[in-house]
Amino acid sequence: MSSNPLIRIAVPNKGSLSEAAAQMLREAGYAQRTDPKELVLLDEANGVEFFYLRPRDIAVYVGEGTLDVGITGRDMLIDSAAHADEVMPLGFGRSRFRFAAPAGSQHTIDDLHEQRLATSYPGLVGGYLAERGVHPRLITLDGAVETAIRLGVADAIADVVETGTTLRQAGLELFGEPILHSEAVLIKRRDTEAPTGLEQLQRRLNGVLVARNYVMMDYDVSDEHVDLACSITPGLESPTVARLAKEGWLAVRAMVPRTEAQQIMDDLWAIGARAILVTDIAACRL
Ligand SMILES: Nc1ncnc2c1ncn2[C@@H]1O[C@H](COP(=O)(O)OP(=O)(O)OP(=O)(O)O)[C@@H](O)[C@H]1O
Ligand SMILES: O=P(O)(O)OC[C@H]1O[C@H](OP(=O)(O)OP(=O)(O)O)[C@H](O)[C@@H]1O
Ligand SMILES: [Mg+2]
Repeated sequence: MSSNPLIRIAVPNKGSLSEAAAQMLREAGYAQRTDPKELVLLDEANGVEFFYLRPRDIAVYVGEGTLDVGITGRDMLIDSAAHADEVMPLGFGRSRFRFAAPAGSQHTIDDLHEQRLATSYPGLVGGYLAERGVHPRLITLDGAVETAIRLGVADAIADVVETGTTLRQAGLELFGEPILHSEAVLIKRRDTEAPTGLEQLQRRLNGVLVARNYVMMDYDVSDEHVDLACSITPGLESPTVARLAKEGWLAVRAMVPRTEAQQIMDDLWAIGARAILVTDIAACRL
């Protein structure tokens, strides 16, 4: 038996977040189940036990203190009203939570008063509208909410929107402001001390996020232009600058956002930097 208690982590067993959550945990060095029917997996080497649960139930287990932390959607966390808080966003499962109604119906949020509004997230949607003094008749459905209007069960809906394809196919259009921008989040119980091992888990997950979002850039630049070059690549803390054997030239190394790497290379080239190389970061602790 290890002397430290295991940290017990809830992971989505199905749905949109399931594979991406397992992938992120694998990249963070944890063992993950190989059989999608496995319910529990002990990773003794890392002091962790994973419980594979419905994403909607995860905030409940964590809020009750049965499990230490969990991965779920921000929308599901809020909808559950569980006694749990977001620890860190995880950068996947991004969606918007939106109202929609038949195309051309020119709905507004105020129209929802006493109308039938179908959703799988009555806590989230009811709370949002109540704060604005709007009280619809909420019709709670398990899924495929977009079909509720066509089938005559609802006048409008509120649901997860990613690409908008499902809405378009159902002949619906968005109205009102987004209720929420959601993504997968790590959660823990509210008002309790951080469980043993949470800090290490967070450092590992953060390492994965940084490795995904940043690349390492190396280049050579003349003494004369190094200050300008460093202002283009300030790095997270500060770039590393080393002397080259060639007189008057320096080598610079800095992390840059992956999505900006091509533009930054063009900008560096334009001020005379050469031998500009980009490499992936496999893992990191910052
Ligand atoms: N198309 C999507 N794109 C991004 N995130 C999504 C999408 N659909 C759902 N999600 C997010 O995934 C989380 C879990 O929802 P999901 O739909 O996977 O659960 P579910 O409805 O219980 O499962 P299933 O749809 O497989 O029955 C929510 O936080 C939701 O915002
Ligand atoms: O904007 P889109 O890219 O079309 O994605 C949004 C759709 O994805 C989810 O459905 P899911 O497959 O989870 O089915 P469900 O509604 O039955 O949960 C969500 O509930 C929307 O219906
Ligand atoms: Mg779903």
